[in-house]
Amino acid sequence: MDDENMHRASTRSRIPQVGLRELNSATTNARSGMSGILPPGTIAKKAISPTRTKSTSTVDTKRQPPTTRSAMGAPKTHTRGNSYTSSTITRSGSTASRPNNSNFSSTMSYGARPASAMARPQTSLGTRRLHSASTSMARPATSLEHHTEDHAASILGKRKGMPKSIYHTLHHSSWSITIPEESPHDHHVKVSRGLSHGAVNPESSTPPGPRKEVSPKLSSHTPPSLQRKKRDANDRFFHSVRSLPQSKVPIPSPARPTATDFRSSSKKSRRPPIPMFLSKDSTVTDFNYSLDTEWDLESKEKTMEEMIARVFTRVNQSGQESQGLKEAVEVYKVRITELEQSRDSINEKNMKLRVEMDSLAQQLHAAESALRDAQRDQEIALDDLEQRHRIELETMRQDNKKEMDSLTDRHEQDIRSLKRKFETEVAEEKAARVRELGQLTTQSAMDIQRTEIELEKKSREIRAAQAQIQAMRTDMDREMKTTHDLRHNLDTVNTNSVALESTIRALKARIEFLEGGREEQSQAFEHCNQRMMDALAETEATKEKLRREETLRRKLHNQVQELKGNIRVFCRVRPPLNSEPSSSIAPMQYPDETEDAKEINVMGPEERSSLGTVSRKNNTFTFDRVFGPSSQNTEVFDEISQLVQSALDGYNVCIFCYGQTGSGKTYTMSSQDGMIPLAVHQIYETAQSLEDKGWRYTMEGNFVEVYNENLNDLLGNPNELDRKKHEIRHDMQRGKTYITDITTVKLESPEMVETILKNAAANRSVAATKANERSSRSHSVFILKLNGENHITGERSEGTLNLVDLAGSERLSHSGVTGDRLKETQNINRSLSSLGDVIAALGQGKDGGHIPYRNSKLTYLLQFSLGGNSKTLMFVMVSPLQAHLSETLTSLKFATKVHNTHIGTAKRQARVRDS
Ligand SMILES: Nc1ncnc2c1ncn2[C@@H]1O[C@H](COP(=O)(O)OP(=O)(O)OP(=O)(O)O)[C@@H](O)[C@H]1O
Repeated sequence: MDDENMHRASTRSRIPQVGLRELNSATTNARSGMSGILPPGTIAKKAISPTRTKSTSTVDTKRQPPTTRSAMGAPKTHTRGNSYTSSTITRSGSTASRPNNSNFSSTMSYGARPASAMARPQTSLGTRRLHSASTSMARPATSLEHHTEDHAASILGKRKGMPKSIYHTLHHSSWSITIPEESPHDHHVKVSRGLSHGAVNPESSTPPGPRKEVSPKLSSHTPPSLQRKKRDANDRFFHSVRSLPQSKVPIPSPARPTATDFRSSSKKSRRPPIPMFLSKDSTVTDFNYSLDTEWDLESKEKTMEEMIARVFTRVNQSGQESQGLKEAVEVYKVRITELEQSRDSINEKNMKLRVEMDSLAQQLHAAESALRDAQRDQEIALDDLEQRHRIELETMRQDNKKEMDSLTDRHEQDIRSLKRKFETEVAEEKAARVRELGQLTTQSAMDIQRTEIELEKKSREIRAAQAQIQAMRTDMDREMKTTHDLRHNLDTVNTNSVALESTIRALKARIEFLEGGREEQSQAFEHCNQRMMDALAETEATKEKLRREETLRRKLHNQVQELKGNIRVFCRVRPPLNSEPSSSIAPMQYPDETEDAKEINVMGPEERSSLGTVSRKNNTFTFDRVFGPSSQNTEVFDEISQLVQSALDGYNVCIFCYGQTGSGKTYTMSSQDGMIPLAVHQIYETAQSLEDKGWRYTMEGNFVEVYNENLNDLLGNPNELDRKKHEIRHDMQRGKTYITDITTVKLESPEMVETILKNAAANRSVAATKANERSSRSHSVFILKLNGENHITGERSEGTLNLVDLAGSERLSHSGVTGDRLKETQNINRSLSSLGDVIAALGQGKDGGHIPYRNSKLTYLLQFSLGGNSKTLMFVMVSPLQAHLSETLTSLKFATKVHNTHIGTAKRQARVRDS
């Protein structure tokens, strides 16, 4: 093999795996063992280039002429077929140059690695490939194991004519030169160096058959002329060899390179040590070269024989050396066996590990796929769940929406029903509250009235207490003054005592003087006594005369009243109010205004005659007294005070006010200076003045109301108004009237009458409403019963003063009035008509004639105060307004009728004390 091919093989078959350098080196050593496995100490001599090793496979030279290229193609074929071999060969030198890289190499020394150790390096090719490679490849190590000497001998033995010694030498020196003779074209010269016994294993070599001996690279890149040239040279060489006699051609034993040379060569160059071996010993190259030259056969035979002789010599030497080598080989074999066992165990472990790894990988793969399946299943399940969840959500949403709609409807219905219920309840509550408010208002008004009454009472008590205090102060002042006066008098007395003592002394002297004229003094004393007795008799006669005169006065007073008429009519016109303009005032005249007026002229409404002339009728009315608008209550009372005195004298007196609503009836009767208070005051004053004349009076008052022909107690409980029934009872013998369950108030002071009037007014206002002014729709009667007793004369008197405020006398139309209002109207009209009827009946003056008192409650109540022994005064009240003119004329006409009525003589209700 030339350097070029060696280098080419080296470059093409470089072992790439650096990490497997250890085994590679071992492998390389094994390869190099072809030349490098030497006995210790002889390595340098045995070194031989493994590149010389040729495949033992034969090539048909006829079809493919033997050329240098084809000869070199065999290893190339191996190299191409199994790059492993080629690479190990190429690497051998470089590996050998680095023996220290491996302990094993160092231990075994260079080239000591047996061919069997050329196990497939631990590369990435994997165990299987290693195994296949080890089984399929022609490995020297394998051949080393399987080739025996017999086998080698059989090979060598095929060389006919070879002397046994030579054969033996060759056999033991591991060198062999095989010249095939089966085919003239098969010019392979096998010069091989087996490790032990020929080291050529044709079975392990490339399998027989046609082979492409030429390197494709060489064929493709080498110029055809050069290829042809080399083929010619090879042909010539093999031709000359064939022409040699059939004998072993001794090949001079090359001088073996020493290990040092090998190393140095490796260090200098990566080229294999072959050239060194060849150049040093001039063996193959020279031999080839010499073959190429034209030989002189005889001389050359000699030379050859010499060479063979040298070879034999060297073979003998080599035989000896080979013996040592065999021993070494045995050692190596053992070692290799151990290593192989170790390798096998490692391989087994590797195998196991790989199997475990594979199983783990499979498990991992299975787990991963299971995981992926599980993930996929989970995703599918999740999708399904999500889908179901979405559907359920949608269903729930729709259900909820339906439920919410139904709930909303129900809720709205509930709200509507609740609202209706609430409104009903609110309306009921409101009505109840309104009723309650009305009751509370009424109650509060009553409470206020009671409180006012209480306040009034308290204030009266306070005033009384203050008056008492004032009286006590006055008394105290008087006492103090008296004390002061007494002290002054004491001083005076003391002063006078001195004077008196002197006076006494003077009197004693005078007594002594008078004792001398006693008779004159006795006469003077009797004269004085007589005069005093005369004066006392005269005084008693005067008092008797006064009593007789009082009785006479009463008789005369009664006679005067009788002369005035038992029923009298006064007319009073109220003044216009501030709210009433003068234009609304009806023209009225008072002809006798300067003196006691008794006439009133009232211009009637305009009347249109048949001729169309408008005229107004002048109506003149004459009464017992006419009071104009400017008249005061006191003036009016002066005129009636004599009637009040009549009541004190034991007559029944009835004073009533008649007139339309707003004409001034209440003002005249019940105002602060009205007839009732003034009458009470007068009664008190008169009663007190009569005390000197022996009269003691008790006064009891009732205040009643006639409303709708029912009696109401205006001094009673206001809640019982219109509820409590009161009956009118008449004591016909005594001419007394009683009312059942009526409140009677003892008038112990003139101030009490104010309280009575206020209570009565309050009770009437409680019963009043806006649509029904109570004072206008009912008659009020203040009844004052006066009982007097004269403890001197034993006389008794029982008079009654009735002060009546009639309901409005205006003509009330029945049309358009219904219910309570109609009933009121009917009752008012009936009672007033009854009054007129009673007065008219009284005016007829028939004894025992029927007087229709019972036609109304009012006349029945006033039965003993109208006619008979009673004195009646009617005030006809007149409104000054033009609008009331018609009613005014009606009232005046009614009053005129009453005024024209003559009622019989009144009888005094007096009795002589039974004693
Ligand atoms: N002589 C008068 N001087 C001043 N004011 C008067 C006089 N007479 C009546 N009035 C006033 O005229 C108004 C109506 O009087 P009053 O209420 O007394 O009439 P009446 O006839 O009692 O009415 P009713 O029938 O409604 O009770 C009251 O405001 C009252 O003060």
